[in-house]
Amino acid sequence: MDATCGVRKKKGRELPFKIASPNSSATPYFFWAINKSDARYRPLRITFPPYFCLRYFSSFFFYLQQFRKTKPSYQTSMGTVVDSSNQGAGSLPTNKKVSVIFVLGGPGSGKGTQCANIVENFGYTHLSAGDLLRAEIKSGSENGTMISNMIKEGKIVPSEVTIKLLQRAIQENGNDKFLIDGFPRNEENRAAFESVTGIEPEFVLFFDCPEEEMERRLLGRNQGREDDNIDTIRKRFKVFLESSLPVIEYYNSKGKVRKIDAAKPVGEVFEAVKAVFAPTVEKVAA
Ligand SMILES: Nc1ncnc2c1ncn2[C@@H]1O[C@H](COP(=O)(O)OP(=O)(O)OP(=O)(O)O)[C@@H](O)[C@H]1O
Ligand SMILES: Nc1ccn([C@H]2C[C@H](O)[C@@H](COP(=O)(O)O)O2)c(=O)n1
Repeated sequence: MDATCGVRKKKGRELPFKIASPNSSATPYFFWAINKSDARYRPLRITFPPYFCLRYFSSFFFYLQQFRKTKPSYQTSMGTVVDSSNQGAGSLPTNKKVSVIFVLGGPGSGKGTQCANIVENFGYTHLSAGDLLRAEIKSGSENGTMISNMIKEGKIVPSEVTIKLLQRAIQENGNDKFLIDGFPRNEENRAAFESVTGIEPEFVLFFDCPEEEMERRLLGRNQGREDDNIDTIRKRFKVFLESSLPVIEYYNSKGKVRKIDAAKPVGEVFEAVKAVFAPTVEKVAA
């Protein structure tokens, strides 16, 4: 049997509430546990009047609307960078138009090596997500330990952290052409970056390389990276297959992937890369 228990005061209004007895089935609206110390009433249920339903639903839709307002209103290949520290209702983009190429491929496929060649020959700025995260650890930031642990485990750092670093690097750089290396690493990275910045890549440069070759290269890299040990390397391969390849497949279905055979020697790989970039240079010159 339900009993009316009293009157709840909210913003000067008096609202009656009921607590249902433990075996009552007459509780049509919300459930709210109060007085948890009393075992007879676990779970205790308050019958909320429809007023509360309306109130909470309208608040929910209000917040939904505010969230939608923070998204850029267009998505083109030349994106606008939104200032992430300025997110929220009424925030304004910095209006920097940039051209972005995502550089993807397994660990050790040669992304960084080829990005250095592209920078030298085609005037892009190279932003490596991994390098930005490692610099963040070194800077002694509050996220440093979390990032360091995730990298040692071969895991992917939450998008929010990586995107902030990428945005800052883009905004602080005078160039408007960027190679973003090692990002997006999973579907969450991809969707969050697109939603926060409004940037879609011109295309995705994908370095395709067999695992045995990548493993050999990583074990011989000798740059003192904590994740270049066989245990972490295997974990990184697994994450690449399970989380990163689907992102490449997504862009492939949009006709945006330029696949390079990365198993060849450095010079030969770069010849293939040049063939991809040559038409973009001709387009600019024309
Ligand atoms: N085509 C190649 N043939 C042989 N060795 C290569 C080739 N490309 C790169 N390497 C070497 O392999 C190692 C890994 O290359 P690189 O750092 O460019 O890979 P990456 O894809 O950026 O790796 P990660 O994702 O782990 O940062 C380096 O020691 C590099 O000198
Ligand atoms: N989008 C990214 C890129 C990198 N990381 C972390 C996890 C990687 O194993 C590590 C090293 O990256 P690399 O230098 O190999 O590109 O950095 C990430 O979490 N998210």
